[in-house]
Amino acid sequence: MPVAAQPEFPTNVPTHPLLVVDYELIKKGDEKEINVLWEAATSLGFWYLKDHGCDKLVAAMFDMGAETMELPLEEKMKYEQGDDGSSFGYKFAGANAVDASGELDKIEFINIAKDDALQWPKEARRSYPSTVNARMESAITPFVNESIAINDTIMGVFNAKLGLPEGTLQELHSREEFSGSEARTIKAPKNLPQDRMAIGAHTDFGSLSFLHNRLGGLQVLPPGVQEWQYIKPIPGHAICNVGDALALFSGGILRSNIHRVIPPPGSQANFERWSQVFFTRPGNSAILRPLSEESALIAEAVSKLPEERKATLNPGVTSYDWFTRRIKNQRTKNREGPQTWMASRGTEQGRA
Ligand SMILES: O=C(O)CCC(=O)C(=O)O
Ligand SMILES: [Fe+2]
Repeated sequence: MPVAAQPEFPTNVPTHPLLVVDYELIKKGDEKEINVLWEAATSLGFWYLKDHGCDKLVAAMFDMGAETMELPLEEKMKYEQGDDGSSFGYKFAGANAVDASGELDKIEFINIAKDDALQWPKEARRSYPSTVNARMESAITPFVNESIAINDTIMGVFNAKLGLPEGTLQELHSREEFSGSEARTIKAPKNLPQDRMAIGAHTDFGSLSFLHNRLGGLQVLPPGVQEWQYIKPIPGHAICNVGDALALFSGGILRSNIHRVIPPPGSQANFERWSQVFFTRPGNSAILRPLSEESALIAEAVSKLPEERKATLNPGVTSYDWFTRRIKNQRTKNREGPQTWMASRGTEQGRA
């Protein structure tokens, strides 16, 4: 994507600092760095990841995204997600609600299934626009492979810290089993009204999100805080966060924090906002429940939870059913009232 010079992130907006984790050190098993990652994942559930080595691939993904979004709407709509709760494919701006009142979202995105990227040129889950197919081999499959490797390494750290038998989390997120794991390229138009949400407040549906953005707009509501705070994009630093599935598996030890996207702050608002994400989600058949039988640490954490929280963290449904429910009930087409929005919620606990 030809990146025009973009204004700096302003200094006069409420910003939440994140811990910085060096991926090279994590890969080497550096204990100090592992402890920084653990601290971040169990407190806010968000951290910066540097030295991840994916910058070129991310740039190629943005090129793919720009080419895709330039296609006529009619062409993109041939590959739309649909209203049945499947995530893969194109989503038009306004397909989802951003809150209980049914206000429409402002972004379009293209989601590419991990299963399609890994099995290309075979069509594993669905078909995509020509601009996606053209970049599958050069950009998408390599980006998906690198993202899987990074999230798998992080998952290994969590597995050990949670006292789980070796490979437990990795097995729940295997490369081979079909899952909701996907690459997503997001475009938010420039000059959106400042009081509008681009993406409503949510917790991520899956286990780990590996996010790359350039402009501000992403905000978190940290525990115990009432004011939304920006996460400042830092060049070369990915923003990583824990999603609901890992919060559930870990009995709440790992935190899935709510976040949202609003128009970029200050003069950044005059620019299109692009983000690139890889979402690692459990295999479709994985049952979402705390792994108490596999880890004394998780069992102990669960035993200390209030009953209501215990129930939230143990939906006992498959990963497939969890995603389908959340995606389906976000869609404005399926909306019957505020209850539809409530039915799309995860572990937000009434904060959104
Ligand atoms: O665009 C961003 O910065 C965040 C996107 C996000 O939260 C999501 O797609 O789940
Ligand atoms: Fe998110």
